Amino acid sequence: MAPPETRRFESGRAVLAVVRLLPRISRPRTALFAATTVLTAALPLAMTIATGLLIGAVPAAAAAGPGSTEARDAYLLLGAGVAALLLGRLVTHFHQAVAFNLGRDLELLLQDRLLAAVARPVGITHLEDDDVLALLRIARQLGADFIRPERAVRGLAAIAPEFLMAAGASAVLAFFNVWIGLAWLVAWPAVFIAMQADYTRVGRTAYMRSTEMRETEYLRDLAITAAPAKEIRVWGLMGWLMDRYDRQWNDRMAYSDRHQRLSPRTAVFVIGVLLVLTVATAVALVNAGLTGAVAFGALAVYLVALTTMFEFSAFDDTAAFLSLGSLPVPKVLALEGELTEGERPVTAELPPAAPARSLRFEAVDFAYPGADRAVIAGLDLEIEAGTSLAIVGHNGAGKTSLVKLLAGLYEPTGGRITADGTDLAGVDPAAWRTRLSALFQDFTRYQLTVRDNITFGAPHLAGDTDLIWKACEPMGIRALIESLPDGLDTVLSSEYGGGTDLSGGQWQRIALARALFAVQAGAKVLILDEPAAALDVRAEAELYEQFLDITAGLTTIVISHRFSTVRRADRIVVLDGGRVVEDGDHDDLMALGGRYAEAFTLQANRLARSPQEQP
Ligand SMILES: Nc1ncnc2c1ncn2[C@@H]1O[C@H](COP(=O)(O)OP(=O)(O)OP(=O)(O)O)[C@@H](O)[C@H]1O
Repeated sequence: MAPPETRRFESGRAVLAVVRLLPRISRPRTALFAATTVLTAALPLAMTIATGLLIGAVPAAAAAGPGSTEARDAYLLLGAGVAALLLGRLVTHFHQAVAFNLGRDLELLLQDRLLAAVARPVGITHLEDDDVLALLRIARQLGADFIRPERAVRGLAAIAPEFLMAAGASAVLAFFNVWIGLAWLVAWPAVFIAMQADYTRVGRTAYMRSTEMRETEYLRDLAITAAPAKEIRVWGLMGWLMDRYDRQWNDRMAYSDRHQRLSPRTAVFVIGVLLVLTVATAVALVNAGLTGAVAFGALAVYLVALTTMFEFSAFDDTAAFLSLGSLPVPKVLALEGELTEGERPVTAELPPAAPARSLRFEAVDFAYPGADRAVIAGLDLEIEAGTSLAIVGHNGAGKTSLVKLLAGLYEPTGGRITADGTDLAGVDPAAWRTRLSALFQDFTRYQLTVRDNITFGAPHLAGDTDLIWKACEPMGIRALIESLPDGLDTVLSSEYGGGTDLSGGQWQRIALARALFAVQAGAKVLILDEPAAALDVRAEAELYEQFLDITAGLTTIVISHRFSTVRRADRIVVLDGGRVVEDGDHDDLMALGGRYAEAFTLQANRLARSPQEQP
C-alpha cells in the first residue's frame, strides 16, 4: 500500500487556513485573541527579566542595607516580577477562554459551510462521487476527538505566545552575544517546523485512506444500525461481518504502524540542535561570568532567558493537535471549492403557471457519471400538462432515471427537457422544485414526528394542521395518526422514547401524504415511483383511484409494475433501453398486442385466482 503522499508546507498551509478563518467568525474576538497572545508571551518574559535583574540586584541591596536606593530598586523589581506573574496567569486564562470560544465557533462555521456546499449543486451527482465522498468523510469527522479544529485553535493559542516568548528570550540572549541570539531565533522555528512536518505526516495517514475507511465504517454501521439488523441476523452474517471488519481494521493498523511513527531522523535533528545550542550558550555564559566579562545580574537574566526557551511546547500534545486539528480545514475548504463548480447559472425564467401546456423530453440522452452505457438514449416524449402518464417497462429499463432527470436530480448528458418550451437546464432549480412533488421508490422514513414526515413536502406550511389532515385523509391515515400517543407530534421511530414505528404500508401512506401535501401547497407536477409497492393490490387500486380524483388537473407521472394502477392513467408509455417503445392508452396498447398487452395478460392470469384483485 502506498505511503501517504507528502505535500510541501502542508502543516503551515493548514494552520494558515485556520488563522484566516478566525476573522470570519468575529473580528473583535480575533483582535482580542491576537492581543492576549502577545500579552501571554510578554508578561512571563517580563517576569523572567525582572527575576534575573532581581537576582543581580540582591547582593548590592544587601550590602547597602534597608532603606538604600539599591534596596528600593530591588523591591521595585520584585514588585514588577510579581505583578507580571499574576497578570500573566490572569491573561493566560482569559486567552485560553477566547481560544476555546473561537475554536468552537470555527467548527460551527466549517460545519455550516460544509452543509451549504453540499446543498449547492442542483442534483445529487456529487454525492455519488468517490472523491467527494472521501472528503465528506473527513469533514464528517470534524467533531471526532483528535482532529478537531477547535483543538488546533487551542494549540495555536498555546504555541503562539511560546513562540513569541522564545523570540523575546533570543533577543535577550542577543545582548550577550548576537550570534547566540540569532542561532536561537533560527533554531526554534527550525525545530518547530521539523516537528510539525512529522506530526502532519503522521496525521495525514488518518485522512489519506478515507475511501478504504469508508468501507470499514460501512461494515461497522451494518453491525450496529437497526435497519440492516434484521437481515444480518436472519442470514447469520455477524461472524462474516466481524471477520471482515477485523481484517480491514488490522490492515489499517499495520499501515498506521508503518507510517504513523515519528521519524528518528527528526528526533536526532531536534535533539542535536537543542543540545549543541544549549551547551554552547551555557559554556559561553559561564565563561563570561568567570572572566567577569558579564556582570552577575546580567548573567542571571541570560540564564533565566535560556531556561525560558524550554517553555516552548514543540513536542507535546499541544503541538500535535495544532497540526492534526488544522489538517482537515483545507480539505473542507477544498470540498467547498469543488462543489461550487457544480453550480450552474440561471439563464431562463420559468413561466409562472408552467407547465400549463406540456413537459417535453427532446432527444434526451443520459448516462450515470462514470458509467459507459447510456440508460436514456435519444428519448423523445411529450407529456401534456394536466394529464396522467404511466411509465412501464422491465427492471432497469430506465423509468426511475427518467423521472430523476425531470426532478433535476441529474442533468441530461444530451438533449433537453422543457416546461412550456423553457429549457429546465437554465431555470432556477428552487423555482422548478416548488412546481414538483415527487415520491421515490426508496422514499425516506424520517425518524422525526409525523408532522415533519408530512410537511417536509412543503416545509413553509408546517404550521397548517388543517392542510396536514387534508393530505392524510385521502391516504386513510387520519385515524392511525390520532391513535398514536402524541398524534401528529409522535416520533416515528422506536429508537426514541415515546416514539413508534409503522408497518411498510403505513409508511408508504405517510410518504404519499407528504407528496399530497406538496400538491396542496401548489406543486403542479406529481411524480410517483412505485407509489404503492408496499400496499396490497386492492388497497393500491383504491388509493390510486383516490389519488386520481384529488390530482385531477395535475400533471401526474406514475411508475408502476402494477397494472391495476397503470391502466387508469390517461396515457401509458412502455420504456425499453431508455426509449419509448409503445405509447397509447390501455385500450390502444391492448389492441396493439405488444409488450404491454403481454405483461398485462400475464399479470391478469396470475391474479385470476383472486377475482377482486384482478387488474
Ligand atoms: N445511481 C446510479 N448510478 C449508476 N447507475 C445507475 C444508478 N441508478 C440506476 N442505475 C442504472 O441505470 C439503469 C436504469 O435504472 P432505473 O432505476 O432507471 O431502472 P428502472 O426502470 O426504474 O428499474 P426498476 O423497475 O427496477 O425500478 C440500471 O441499469 C441501473 O443499474
